[in-house]
Amino acid sequence: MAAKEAVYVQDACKSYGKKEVLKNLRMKVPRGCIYGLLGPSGCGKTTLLSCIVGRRNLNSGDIWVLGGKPGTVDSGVPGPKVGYMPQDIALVGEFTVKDAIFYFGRIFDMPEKMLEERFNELSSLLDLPPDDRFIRNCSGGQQRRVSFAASMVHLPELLILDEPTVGVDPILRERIWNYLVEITSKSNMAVIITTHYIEEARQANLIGLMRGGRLLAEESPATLLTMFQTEVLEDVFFILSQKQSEGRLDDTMAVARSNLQIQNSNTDISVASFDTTRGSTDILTKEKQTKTKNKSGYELNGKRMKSLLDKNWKQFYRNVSGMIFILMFPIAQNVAFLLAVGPDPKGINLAVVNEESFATLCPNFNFSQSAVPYDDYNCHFHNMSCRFLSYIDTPMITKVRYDALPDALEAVKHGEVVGVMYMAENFTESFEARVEEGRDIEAEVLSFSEIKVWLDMSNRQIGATVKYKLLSIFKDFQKDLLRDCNYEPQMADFMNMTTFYGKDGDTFTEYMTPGLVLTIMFFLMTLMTSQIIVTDRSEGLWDRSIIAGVSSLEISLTHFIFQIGIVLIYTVTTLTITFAIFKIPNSGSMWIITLITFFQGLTGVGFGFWISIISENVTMANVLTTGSFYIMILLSGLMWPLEGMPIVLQWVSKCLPFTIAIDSFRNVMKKGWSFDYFEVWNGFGIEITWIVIFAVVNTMLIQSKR
Ligand SMILES: Nc1ncnc2c1ncn2[C@@H]1O[C@H](COP(=O)(O)OP(=O)(O)OP(=O)(O)O)[C@@H](O)[C@H]1O
Repeated sequence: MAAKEAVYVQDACKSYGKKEVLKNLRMKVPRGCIYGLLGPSGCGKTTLLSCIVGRRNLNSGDIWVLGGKPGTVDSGVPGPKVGYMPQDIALVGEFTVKDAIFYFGRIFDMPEKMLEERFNELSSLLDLPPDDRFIRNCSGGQQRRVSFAASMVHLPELLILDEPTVGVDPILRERIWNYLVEITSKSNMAVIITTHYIEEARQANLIGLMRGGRLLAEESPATLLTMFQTEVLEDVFFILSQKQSEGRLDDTMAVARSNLQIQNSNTDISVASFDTTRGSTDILTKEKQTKTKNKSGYELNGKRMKSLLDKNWKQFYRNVSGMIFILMFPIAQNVAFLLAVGPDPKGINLAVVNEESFATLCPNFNFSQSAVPYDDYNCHFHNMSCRFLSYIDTPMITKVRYDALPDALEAVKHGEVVGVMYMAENFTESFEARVEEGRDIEAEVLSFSEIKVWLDMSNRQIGATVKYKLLSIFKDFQKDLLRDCNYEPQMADFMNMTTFYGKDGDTFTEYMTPGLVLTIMFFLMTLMTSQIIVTDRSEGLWDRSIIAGVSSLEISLTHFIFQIGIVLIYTVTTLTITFAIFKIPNSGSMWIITLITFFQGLTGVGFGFWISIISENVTMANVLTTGSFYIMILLSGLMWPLEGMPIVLQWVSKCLPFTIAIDSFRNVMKKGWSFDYFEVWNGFGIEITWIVIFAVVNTMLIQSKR
């Protein structure tokens, strides 16, 4: 048995937090009727409509739409049985006029030929802008008309229009109304229309006057005018509003009804009213429908997905500046990292106070005469301070001459130099005594034989780098000296350290590469995904598409497919810059590295999706992305080894999407490991685990967010 009413609302209550928006509202919209829903701003019209189309749930009460409850499998709502024009434009700026209407037509599964015909019909009826004009270039009124056309391109059984005539000129407004009157009389289409222009609702068959979440009256316009003995609808609304505020609504309605009876008996002609018996409430149908299954939101339809993918693609390539940014981001970030992070610092000022040589920095020093063996054991030294200083001819350190130690120390205090190197007046002599006298040497002589260094370690990185450099210079100095004095240079190697993986001279850049590549990948994809989806949602297209019958899974999946394309582009760009252009050495399989990077991008997409679901707007999404970025970087072991963290934090860190993946990447890159090693697999394991977690959680969240 088919339900005869298009919409039936019974005792609907809806609150946002503590704010009651709908209060026991009742409403009946017969089929083939234009129903004007009138009321002041904020009275709950849009809330009621969004409950009717199934985008919001009531707290209590019932709604039946086309014989079923919104969201049930048989109701057809959301779906092609309903056409919904929201208050916001809810179209993609990168769509042309034709794209926008065809997008919905295809989602409604209209045959192409019929779609073309309907498009031409609506285009001339609504005086739409040229087919190929972008929505973003249309005026507000033009956008509204395109939105209107998109909502009714498929001639739905129920058309819901939220303020369609705002910004539309009076002639066009009349054309729209005439069209609605014509189409509802020819077909069984029901139209619910909200408007602020109360008088234009005279052409409606029924009017619902709404205030403070209730319907004050629901009658035909003629009946209302007779009941309240006035000629303008605005007066009716004004009287009812006033009486509602005074708590005398029921009395007023009783008087109004008696006016109607008197009028009818006087004229013996019934005032024109819409035949609401065309749609009596069929309780059986309602009960039958309540037993039907809810729509799952998990359906997949190839044609709808194609439309969604087409939309995503157009949004991408037609937004030229956005596209350039998207493509430039990984390039800029990688190049910035590879140029800025890791290379040895250069030109660090080190004060030298050399009291032994008049020419402190010894420009004309003769190296060959500085250590001359004269018997089997002994060596004669000459100008050793200059000999040592000649080893400091390195791009990292710039020697700055100071004549007096106090001046040099003062320079450290003022940050002019990073440290001071001091050699005493009798340095060489004391040095020789140190070698020859052994345990008999006096402490004072020993002190004169020292190269004294004071370092500013407040900048730990610079201080430690200079210290490491001076120690390695000293080792070279020692070995060469032993060789020149006919000793075995190996005597300097008390501890002989050989590297197993990597080389002693590997740059910091190489160490940072796995971490930087993966974190850049993760966060760029997070940012990109959350931006695109939050924008889509805040522009209203997401909701509108769902009301048109698209499932949330289809939207999520098509976004995901599209983001896979971006991840691929980013992976290729990032790895090409790192390994092909900047030639960072790689000892392992490029394929494995590519896969780790690609999967990391996908985890970023999942995280971005999650952020977009829990964020109300773009600002919140940005705050969440940037806020989480720093915490995750700190915990990832990128800045400091995990081994330095408290044990609990180490576990937290290991659970993050990229900590273990970074290790796997490094194992491949530096150690040349393949899939034979668990330590390569575990990176993939954590990435895939996160992808699955995000997929499940996000799908559930999208479903529950109504
Ligand atoms: N998501 C929400 N959270 C909290 N309050 C909301 C939310 N949506 C709407 N409201 C509030 O509910 C009330 C009814 O809003 P609604 O949009 O339904 O009114 P309306 O009659 O359609 O107004 P208008 O004619 O201006 O569009 C308003 O006070 C509004 O501020």
